Amino acid sequence: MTTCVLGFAAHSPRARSSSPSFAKSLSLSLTKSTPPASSPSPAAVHPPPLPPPSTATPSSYVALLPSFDLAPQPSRNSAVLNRLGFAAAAADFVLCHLISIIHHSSTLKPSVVFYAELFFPVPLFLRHRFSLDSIASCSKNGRRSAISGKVVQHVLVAQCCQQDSQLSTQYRKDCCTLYRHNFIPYIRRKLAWTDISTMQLRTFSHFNRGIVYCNAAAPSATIIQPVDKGAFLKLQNGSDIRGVAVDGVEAEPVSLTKPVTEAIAAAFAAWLLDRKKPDASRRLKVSIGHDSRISAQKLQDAVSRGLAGAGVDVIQYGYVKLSNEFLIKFMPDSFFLLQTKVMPCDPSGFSIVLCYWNVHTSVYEKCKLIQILTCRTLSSFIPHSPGLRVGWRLASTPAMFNSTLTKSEDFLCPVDGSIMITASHLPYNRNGFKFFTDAGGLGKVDIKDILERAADIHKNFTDEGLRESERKAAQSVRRVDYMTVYTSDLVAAVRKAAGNREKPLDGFHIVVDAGNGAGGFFAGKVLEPLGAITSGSQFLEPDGLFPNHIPNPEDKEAMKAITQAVLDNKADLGIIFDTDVDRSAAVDSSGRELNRNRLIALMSAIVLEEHPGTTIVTDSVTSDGLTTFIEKKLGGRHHRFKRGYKNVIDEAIRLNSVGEESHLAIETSGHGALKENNWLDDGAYLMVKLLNKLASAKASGLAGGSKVLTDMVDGLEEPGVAVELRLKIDQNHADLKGGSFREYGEAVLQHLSNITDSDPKLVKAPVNYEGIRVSGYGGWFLLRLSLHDPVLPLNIEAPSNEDAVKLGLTVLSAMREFQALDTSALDKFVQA
Ligand SMILES: O=P(O)(O)OC[C@H]1O[C@H](O)[C@H](O)[C@@H](O)[C@@H]1O
Repeated sequence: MTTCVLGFAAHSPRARSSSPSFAKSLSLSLTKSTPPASSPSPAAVHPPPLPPPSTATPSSYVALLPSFDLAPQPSRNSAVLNRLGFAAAAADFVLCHLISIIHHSSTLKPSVVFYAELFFPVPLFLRHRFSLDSIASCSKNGRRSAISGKVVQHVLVAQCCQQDSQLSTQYRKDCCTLYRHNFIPYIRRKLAWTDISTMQLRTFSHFNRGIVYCNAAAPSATIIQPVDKGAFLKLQNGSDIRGVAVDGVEAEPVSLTKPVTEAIAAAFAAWLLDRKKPDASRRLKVSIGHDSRISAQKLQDAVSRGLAGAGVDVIQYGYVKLSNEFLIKFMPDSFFLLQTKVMPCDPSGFSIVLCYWNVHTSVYEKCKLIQILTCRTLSSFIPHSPGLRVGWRLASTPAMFNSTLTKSEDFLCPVDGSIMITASHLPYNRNGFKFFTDAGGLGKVDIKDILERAADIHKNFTDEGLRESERKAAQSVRRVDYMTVYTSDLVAAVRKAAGNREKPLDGFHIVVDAGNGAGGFFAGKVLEPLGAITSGSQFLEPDGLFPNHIPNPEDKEAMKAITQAVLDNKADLGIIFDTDVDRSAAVDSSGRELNRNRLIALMSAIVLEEHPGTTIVTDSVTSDGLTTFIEKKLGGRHHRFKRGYKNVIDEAIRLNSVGEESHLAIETSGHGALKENNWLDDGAYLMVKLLNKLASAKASGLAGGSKVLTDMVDGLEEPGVAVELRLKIDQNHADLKGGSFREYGEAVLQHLSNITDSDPKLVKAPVNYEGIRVSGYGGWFLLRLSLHDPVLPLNIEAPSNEDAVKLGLTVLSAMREFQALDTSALDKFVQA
């Protein structure tokens, strides 16, 4: 019988001397040895001396394993819990690696015994001995106090993969599809659990390089906690679903757990089956894509199970692809087996494990793991080797909608429904879903229906049912590189607009900032094929911790970053996307930001050239100057509607249906949709329209650069001051008197309305669809209820600060008696 002894211990002098602080380094050694005669009792056994790490690793194991400093979560008050949690988390870490080796071995049998010893420079010693079989039964009996649920999970994975490899020499990728998240993602030297385990990461921003904080959370991954309907309904965010998917942020417990996600996906399948009513001969197909969030893979797996369990075919667009050069470089001896042995894991973009074995020698001895941290780490790992590419197949929100319209059997399109896993620009711990059919994005009513169904489905989940869904997903999930279709459509659109020239952007230097979201494709897959130079583009690599700036074209820091990139590179144009590429903005060659009202003005100018007199539908916070620009300069009609991309798109569609022609629905947030593009809410397509303009200007001999775009917004009046202040309503405040924050917010708005009515210097907007919009002092303000949050956003625009303060004081005077409203931001503004 083969036995592996895993040992790890503090080996840095600092760690030894500061044992009470618990700081220590972790290293892994693998040795083959004979198991002890009997299972030792943790309390009674003293740790035997470990061989030094260098001699402990036999040459037969080629493993590039990282070394991390680990420390327990300092804020936990229970020291014992802390230590146990720490040890169990470390056990996870070690066993995860061991098992990833073992499950690619065809020589080990399920009866193999793993023997793990965990030593710490404190009076704590854990020693575990387990076999694949015993762990499985241990799990069934619920006796898991000493080993974490995650370890059990890993072992079951190993068992499953071994059984599979015994059945066939061909490695069946699907078998592991469901378990890819079991590999720990490394984020530079940060170790992140994307799952609920014994390990919990604390706020990432508190990370010191190489330090992981962990504690002892209950292993809840396999337990279905009851979730009431109210909790499901709280996940609704307008026409999206949003929740917390990663643990570790104070007061933000995980709401998008795996079972909740699975239930939501099953509910979408049920909703779709009701709508489409396929006959017995046809199964519905649903595509799933995701952006760079660290929880993407966990949710994609759960969504796949939910859909497959409900009898729907699942097509995943998110995965990792390695170039052939890469494979050849790292697996020279066994290239024959490479294509089937490569196992991309964690396509959220942080780690890849490549495994191979040499067919000419003993399989186990040639097993090799390569941990690749990020694209950036990869490039420093193998410098100057452009062929050694790791491609993350991420999806964008518009591409997901597009997959319901594309007609291509090769790409299994059109699909009947589509799900994008994203939480746009929100912090790293959030995630969510957007749903599409060929009729567009689902609306609020549908989302509510889906969440209600999900609550019922979740209530009736059984272990047996969940296992069945897992089995079905393993059998039915297929993968397609759909972004290829989507990006070639964008390229074709620009070529067509430029008279079918192959490289209409030849000579243009355009930099892209994807904010480490999913938009990195735009540089290499859209701009470069069109002939543009994209050097100086930044943050194209997926990184769900968004370490550089928030991927949001409305964010000041983000706009500063792309502006700087344009200026540093003397580029003609800068383009910036949000995480899931449904929003965008640009920067001209002089560093002038083309976002918010300016982007709307620019898009209106382009669309009105093509469709004179058409109506431009915008959100409610657009400026008065924009109306003048659209109506007086461009000869169009400005229909200022409500905030919310879905609201503006639906309104434009409605206008067309009642005979008023509209070709553009656009928000200051950077969301925008054109009639010619099936009303697809698509940040990338907005940028395509700008590219068309550049290309055609060049073709007609006009001077290069982005001047043609800058000139188009010439004449747009801009206010001296433009601010948005977001005033929170404390939902638990007694002043709400049991009512909802919405009712409270409405009362504030009503009071403000009364006050402005009695002020002769102020004029209420005669046509207004949301909140209270008032003109005065040469400017205007709009106070409204947020679409989603207990917040009253206040927008003020005025020629000077003094005028803006006068408007602010008016609003403040109406708020005095509303004690649940936090007016501090406004107080500060009027005092400044
Ligand atoms: O109402 P607010 O809180 O300002 O949020 C409004 C925004 O919500 C979401 O982010 C939508 O995707 C946007 O289309 C909308 O503009």
